[in-house]
Amino acid sequence: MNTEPHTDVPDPAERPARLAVGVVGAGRVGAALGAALQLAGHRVVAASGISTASRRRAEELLPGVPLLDPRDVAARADLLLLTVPDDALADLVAGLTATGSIRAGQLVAHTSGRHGIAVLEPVLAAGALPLALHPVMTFTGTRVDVARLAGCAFGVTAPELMRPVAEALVVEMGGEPEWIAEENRALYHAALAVGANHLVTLVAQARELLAAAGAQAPQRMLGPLLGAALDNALRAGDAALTGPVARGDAGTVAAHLAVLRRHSPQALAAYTAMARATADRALEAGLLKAEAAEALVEVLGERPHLTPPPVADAAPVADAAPVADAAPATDPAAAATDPDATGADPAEAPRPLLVRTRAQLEQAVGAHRDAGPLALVMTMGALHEGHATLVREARRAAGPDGTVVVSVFVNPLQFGAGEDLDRYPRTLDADVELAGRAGADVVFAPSVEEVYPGGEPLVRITAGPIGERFEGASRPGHFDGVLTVVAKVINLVRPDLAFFGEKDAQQLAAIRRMARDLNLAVEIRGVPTVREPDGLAMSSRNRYLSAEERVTALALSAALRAGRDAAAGAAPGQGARAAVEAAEEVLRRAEDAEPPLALDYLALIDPAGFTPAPPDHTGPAVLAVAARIGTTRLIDNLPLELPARPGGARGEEA
Ligand SMILES: Nc1ncnc2c1ncn2[C@@H]1O[C@H](COP(=O)(O)OP(=O)(O)OP(=O)(O)O)[C@@H](O)[C@H]1O
Ligand SMILES: CC(C)(CO)[C@@H](O)C(=O)[O-]
Ligand code: BAL
Repeated sequence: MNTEPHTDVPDPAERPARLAVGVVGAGRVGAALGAALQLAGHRVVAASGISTASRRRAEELLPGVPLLDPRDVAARADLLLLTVPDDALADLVAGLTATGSIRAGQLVAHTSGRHGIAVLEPVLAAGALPLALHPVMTFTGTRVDVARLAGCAFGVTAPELMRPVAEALVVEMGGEPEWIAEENRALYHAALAVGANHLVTLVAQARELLAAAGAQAPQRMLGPLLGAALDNALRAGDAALTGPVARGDAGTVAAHLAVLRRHSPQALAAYTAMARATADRALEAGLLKAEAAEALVEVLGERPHLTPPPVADAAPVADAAPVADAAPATDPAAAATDPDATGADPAEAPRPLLVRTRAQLEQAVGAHRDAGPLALVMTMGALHEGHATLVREARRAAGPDGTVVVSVFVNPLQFGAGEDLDRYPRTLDADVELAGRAGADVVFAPSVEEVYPGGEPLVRITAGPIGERFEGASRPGHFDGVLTVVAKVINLVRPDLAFFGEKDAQQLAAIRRMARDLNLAVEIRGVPTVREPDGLAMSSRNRYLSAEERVTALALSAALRAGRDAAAGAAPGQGARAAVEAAEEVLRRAEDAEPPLALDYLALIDPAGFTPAPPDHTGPAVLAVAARIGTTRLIDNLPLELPARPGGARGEEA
């Protein structure tokens, strides 16, 4: 490097108009520019600076220059350099002009990047001549800085008449003037921050991640690579881009996100933002095909996850939290956002990783298998607060080191002919958002072809007698389809824990039996039914209901509540019969309502084998109902404890 700058500068004595220079703020920039002006033949007559570091710098770069109060520096200077931090500049200018330290004809230059000359308005009013001279360089506070000014660009803003003077001063310091219009100053400065300051952070993150990966000499690895990348980028622009984003390698990007999520949430945010920007540019530059870009967008998500959750009209309630029949509306936003209540912090929740294939799933989950528990929540999408509760339970159980996978798959195998497979709501974007807020790390949303390559499976799991009663009688083959897909997804994710809702009580019973009978290495956990405050069990199918149908649908939960209350007040051993009769009474009325309810079944069930409970049944029971309102089929149930003596019902709410 050339450490002897300005050797072509003529002897100062031969040049006219040498200036007395004062430097206010002998920081790194002030000391370097003062020294450069001195080399150009000007005289630095005074400087100000009170910290030990600025005194040391002044001694090294401006030897013999007296350190004075800023007003005295101004008084001695023809050219006053203001080299203080951006935010201190306006106050300094106001102070100097208010004390009469600025005089007509004096040159007053600042070195801020962000500001043009508007900030020097009081100086202009005092008759002085404002200049903005910003060296596009990073300074160390040593002699090296002076050498670096040779060939360094300066962002220059000045009144048009002063432009030749400003540019001449820059040239004398060895720099190259670049004219920046007053209104573009902030943009100019933002551009430099993006390029230089963010680069420092990116390099620091790269070093830390390499060290975490076990590299012994991260700097040595990065030096040649980053040097070549910088060189290529400056010469070729976007065409210099290489790496997985440019190749559209979504699987690799997904794997990167997964490890960063674990190792460095800070680097994850930066990586995601930069990868999105990189994908956009690669697409625009024609380096990336549209389909590949789409796969990347799915993996990266379109935007960060910072919006608050949608607020339901009224607060949901869970069966496990008994409430009065007309549930008081608690604050739904608080219920949905309280981190203690949810086990996840929605405001900070990063968008979960969306994976579409088995290979992507394995890449996303594989690395974390040993880090902590792996918890699975299976859904058919169109997620609501009931699903969110399952995900929160999964997050709580998995803990901060564990991983929560939510599957979203509308499984054709469990729909009968004439059922609602085609119109089942599909809302993947919103599902990914909701799953993320509830604490999911990964959302697995495979296509039908991905789950059933080559068509429906020849070999399936059969639910046995459990699959033939109640729901199974109304929907033949339904539980075989459910168990087959549940087994498949459990085999793909290989979770330690899997969460299912008690709302689908027969499904939960069948899955528990499958896990037990087939020795699946997974713990099945049930989660109580989450309800609207008026008692309606939350269900994706509720969105099919018109306002009138929804009123009729309330009969399901009302009937269950009536059954529970009747059981609680019945004579010993009479609870089962009383529960069924009371529930039937409510349902009969709903059959006469407009629109009417069409009852499919009402049953009291012995949960041990999910068999019909006899009329004198005591102990645990499930009161279950299924009915059609219009074209919508809904199910609901309430767990009961039928005591041998009155007054001991479990008190769950419907
Ligand atoms: N209100 C709820 N409370 C608790 N868990 C629920 C609730 N609704 C659904 N779940 C559970 O969420 C999981 C996924 O269910 P699914 O995606 O079928 O939702 P759903 O709302 O039950 O839809 P559908 O209307 O099709 O029955 C299941 O384990 C289910 O029992
Ligand atoms: C368990 C399940 C996701 C299997 O498709 C489904 O039956 C459901 O959503 O309850
Ligand atoms: N919620 C159970 C899945 C189904 O109804 O198909």
